[in-house]
Amino acid sequence: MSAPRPANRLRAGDVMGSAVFVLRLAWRADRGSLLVVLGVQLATAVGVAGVLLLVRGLAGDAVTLGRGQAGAGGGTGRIIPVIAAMVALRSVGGILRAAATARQRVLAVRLDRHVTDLVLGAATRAELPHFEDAAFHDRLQRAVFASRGQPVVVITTLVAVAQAVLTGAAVSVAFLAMAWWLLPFAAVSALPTLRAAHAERNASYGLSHDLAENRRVRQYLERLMTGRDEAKEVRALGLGPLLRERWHGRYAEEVDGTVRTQRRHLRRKAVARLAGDAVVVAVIGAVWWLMDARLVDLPTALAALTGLWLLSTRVQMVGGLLGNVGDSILYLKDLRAFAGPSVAAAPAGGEGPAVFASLEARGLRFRYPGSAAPVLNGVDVAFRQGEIIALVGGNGSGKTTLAKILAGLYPPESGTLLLNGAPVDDPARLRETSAVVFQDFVRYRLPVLDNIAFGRPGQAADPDRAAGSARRAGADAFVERLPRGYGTVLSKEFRDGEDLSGGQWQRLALARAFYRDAPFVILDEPTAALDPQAEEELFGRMRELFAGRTVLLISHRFSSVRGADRIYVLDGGSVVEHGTHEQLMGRRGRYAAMFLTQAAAYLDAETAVT
Ligand SMILES: Nc1ncnc2c1ncn2[C@@H]1O[C@H](COP(=O)(O)OP(=O)(O)OP(=O)(O)O)[C@@H](O)[C@H]1O
Repeated sequence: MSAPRPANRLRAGDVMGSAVFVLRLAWRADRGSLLVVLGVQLATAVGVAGVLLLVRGLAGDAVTLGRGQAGAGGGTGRIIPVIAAMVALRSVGGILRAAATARQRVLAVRLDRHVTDLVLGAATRAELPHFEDAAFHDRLQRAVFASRGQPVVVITTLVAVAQAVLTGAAVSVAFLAMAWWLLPFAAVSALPTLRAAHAERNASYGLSHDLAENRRVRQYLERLMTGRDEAKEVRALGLGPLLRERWHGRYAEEVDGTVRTQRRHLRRKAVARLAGDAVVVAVIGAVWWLMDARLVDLPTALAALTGLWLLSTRVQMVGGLLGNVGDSILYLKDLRAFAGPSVAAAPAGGEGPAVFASLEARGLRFRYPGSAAPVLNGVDVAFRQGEIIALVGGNGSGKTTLAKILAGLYPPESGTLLLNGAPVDDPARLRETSAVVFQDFVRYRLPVLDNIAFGRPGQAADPDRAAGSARRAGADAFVERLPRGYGTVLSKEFRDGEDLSGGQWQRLALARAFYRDAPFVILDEPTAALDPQAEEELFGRMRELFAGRTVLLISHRFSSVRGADRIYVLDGGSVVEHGTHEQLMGRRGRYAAMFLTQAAAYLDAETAVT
């Protein structure tokens, strides 16, 4: 039984597959330019073969002239039109190549846009569980890198290879007419170069594959050192030098690997070059001998050697080009995998409030991809329209995880989710039904209006509706004080940008949830950054603010959850108690213990003040 091929080696089909893939991309991006560019390569190849035949004719005439056999209509009489034809071919070839270069640049820009769009499309469609997988991040990073110029590198290489191959083929055809017996020698002289190119491609591929995670770590370290959000803590801790040192360590691995591989490439290329050239020298010797033996005439020998020269330079060129595309092929492989069917589509959702009468989870079990232990072990919860339900529990008990499953972001490992009494077969239905304010919500460095209207991405932003949502979230006052109101960009990194306080950002996240206007609202620590007054106001008005909607409130502040219709207490991934505040206090269990601990801390503080 043969050993499986290591993951960091290219398969024979990868090169062809990537070539076909890039050609398909280029065809979709700009077929007109592609046809012009390839057409010019074909014309150039035919032109080179034509020149070769003309060289042979010219050499024949020169020999005839040299022997003083020129008649009135031969000799110089034929040389001039032949030279004129060669000059004309050269001029036309030059103009065509200039046209091809211009179209190739346009093709490069269009191809870039097309491929980047492909990657962004696949990345935004990827389901959340993909983001838990280190291999996915490697592929994503390489696909992002691939989208930045790699297809252009490959298409440029392909065009150059096409030109070299077509020229080689055209010269070979011309050869057939003149000195067919040289073709096998030309082919043999190509072998060492092509073998060296194959080895180089594999080595570059292997290196890029092995360094993928290293590069991601390095990029993360770069973000820590250059990011605005990280800047304050990195400075407060004086972390800069340590981070740079680690970055240097990571880079050293890449530099060492590159030096090692390039040394090996150089050795292989030198040997291949010497071997190929030795064959060419042997052929020249053989042709000389054949000429000496009068088996071949001088014009044919000259044209044949010119052709052999042309062929061998083309072969060297193809070898060099193919050797250099190892990395690009790796990236394109990932691009293909990334844009392929392995990334399931995640509909945007949020197109409008769906009907919501109830949501129930029965026997829910869940473990994060790649984790050994389950986070949720048979959770049963139920929500009915208009209820405010609280979820409490210690750190790591599984509250946020449960919220993410109820919001349709992760499929449960087992158990049943029932929406309006019917099993949920597509998590997208849950996403359409819910609005979530995460603990670590996103601060979009975009205008205020976008920060709110992103709640409903399927529709044009509605300023009145955004203002209404801001009012309900208590964000209207500070937004109106901003220099450009709802048009203010929320980042100092952009011109005329402003920044907000943590609590103000949190109110915008709440405004986004109001704007979404979904029937099931999940609030994960929605007041962590709010001042006590704002918190009190939000909880005091919760029923009014979310009238008719179902709210799942996750909070560590027991004063805010006591008014909920039902409270679930999560411990170690299981619901250990549930009921109203009064029922749970009466039970004197886990909830009562946590409530009393927190209340005692407040009472102690009160006593200390009085
Ligand atoms: N993306 C993840 N991959 C693997 N494990 C995770 C992931 N996110 C959370 N966990 C683990 O799942 C468990 C539950 O996490 P979860 O965030 O649901 O807890 P929580 O109850 O919301 O905690 P907290 O009160 O601290 O916010 C924790 O042990 C955590 O380590």
